[in-house]
Amino acid sequence: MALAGATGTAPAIELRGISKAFGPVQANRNIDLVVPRGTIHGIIGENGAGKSTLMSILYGFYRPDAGEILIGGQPVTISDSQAAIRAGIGMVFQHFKLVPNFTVLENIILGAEDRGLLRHSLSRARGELKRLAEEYGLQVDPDAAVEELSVGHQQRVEILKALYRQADILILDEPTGVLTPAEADHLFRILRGLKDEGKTIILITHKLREIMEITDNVSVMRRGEMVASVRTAGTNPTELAELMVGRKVLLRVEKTPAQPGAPVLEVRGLGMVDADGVERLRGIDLEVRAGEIVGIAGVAGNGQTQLLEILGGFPEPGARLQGEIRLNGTPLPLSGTGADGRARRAAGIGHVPEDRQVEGLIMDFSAWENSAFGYHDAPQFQNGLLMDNAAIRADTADKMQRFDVRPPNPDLAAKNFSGGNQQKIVVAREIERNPDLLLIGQPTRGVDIGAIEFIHKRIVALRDAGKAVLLVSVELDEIMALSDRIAVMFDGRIMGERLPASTTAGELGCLMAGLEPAAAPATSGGTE
Ligand SMILES: Nc1ncnc2c1ncn2[C@@H]1O[C@H](COP(=O)(O)OP(=O)(O)OP(=O)(O)O)[C@@H](O)[C@H]1O
Repeated sequence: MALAGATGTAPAIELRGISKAFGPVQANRNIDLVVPRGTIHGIIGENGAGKSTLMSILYGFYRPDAGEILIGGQPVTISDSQAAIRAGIGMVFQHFKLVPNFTVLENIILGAEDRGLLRHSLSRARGELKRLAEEYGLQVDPDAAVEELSVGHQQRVEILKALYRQADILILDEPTGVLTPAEADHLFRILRGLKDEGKTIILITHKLREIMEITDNVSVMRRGEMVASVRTAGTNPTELAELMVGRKVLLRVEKTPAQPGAPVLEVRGLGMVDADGVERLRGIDLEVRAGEIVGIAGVAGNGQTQLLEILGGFPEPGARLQGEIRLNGTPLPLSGTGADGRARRAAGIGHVPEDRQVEGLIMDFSAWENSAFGYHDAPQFQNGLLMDNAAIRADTADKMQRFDVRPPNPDLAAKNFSGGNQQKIVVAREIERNPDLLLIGQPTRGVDIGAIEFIHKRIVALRDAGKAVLLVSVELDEIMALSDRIAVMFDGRIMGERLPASTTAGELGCLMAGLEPAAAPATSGGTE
């Protein structure tokens, strides 16, 4: 089947026979890819399939072991990112590469000025930035410090930075993972606008909904190979999921009704003021019972992060706390030190933090070392007074097998696993301890469909074993699918609680925006 896009013109990008190995891992194997000009091209694949490696080759981060790159029909050698920029390629990374305390304008011209890419004086650069921002709906304040911007606005700065360098091809690596639904909608409008201007866009995502909504063509990678490239209009999510994983995948969570028992977690009047004097949590009352999954819905930044951190025993330094937390009826201290975190793990709280790279893993340490964090003093890991490294390694290898972490090598440093596989290492560590209460933040961020299915099943199995689960996710679909009860947070408060069967995404969306449903427009299908 021919791909969607202009015929008769050279493709914007053509890759021929690209291969790349990291030691024994063949990350890309003989990859061919054609991206027609003026199209949005999705790239999907399981964690570790080789998507980021392929894009890093295109952006000059890695040199391929073999293969050819053609841009606009011309063979090019992309030896570094400057060469990529000269070839008209811009990249927006999962983890932004901006200088936080520089302004937007400074970030945009940074690095362009000394390579002949600064096309204007500073004042004209400002004018150019304004023009680009207006043309593509990328409004940001040029004089704002980047660290003060929301994540969505920081992403706009990254896109503007690429456009300022006259990128014709824009690669976005999981751009919506960090965005609210409204920000994601806005991003898609921007991408459509860029396409209408003739730009070519490559979008790496795990979300098939996004693929179906915005792409013209989609290519599927599996275990380092390109297994299919199809027109989006000629496929569907089920077929794509099967192509990715090589087997049938359930695109929904199967679970029986909850049988809640005694309260495991009781939170009363929890308040928190951060070191800058900003009130982050206001009088939170919350209960999670044995055999129940309570989901916290909310737009990122409304206190969910602080709530999880406090419950896990790791509040921000300098935070002032008040209120009461009980685990199985026993009050927990609110002092907030690392020691509290360890004590809470010992008392039966498992914690998958929202940001795995900052809080969940030490990136330079091996998988087996990471796998023991917080639990190294468990009896099965002790050999007399020493840690039994061989036992930890063997335990890690076993978990890696069962959670399908790829590659299943306990000695590999955490930083050398793909994002989704890093997440599986953290989730395996916490779930496998069989905690009474599992705190789990953004469990499937950056995780592929097969692994989402697996992680969701494990969360439900923990619940069915009579454990309590507190789930925080910005993915409303995930909250709706997994939760037995949903609490919505806005501005540090719980706006209300709902049962998934008797609410709608519309009603939850209103609560997430701080609107009382009574004041909100009626939602179709609402039964209350
Ligand atoms: N610098 C590196 N050193 C060693 N191995 C690496 C390195 N970078 C990537 N790999 C390995 O190459 C394979 C492909 O990784 P890549 O990051 O390209 O996958 P991905 O498809 O982008 O995954 P994800 O969806 O999880 O981001 C993985 O097995 C990964 O562990």
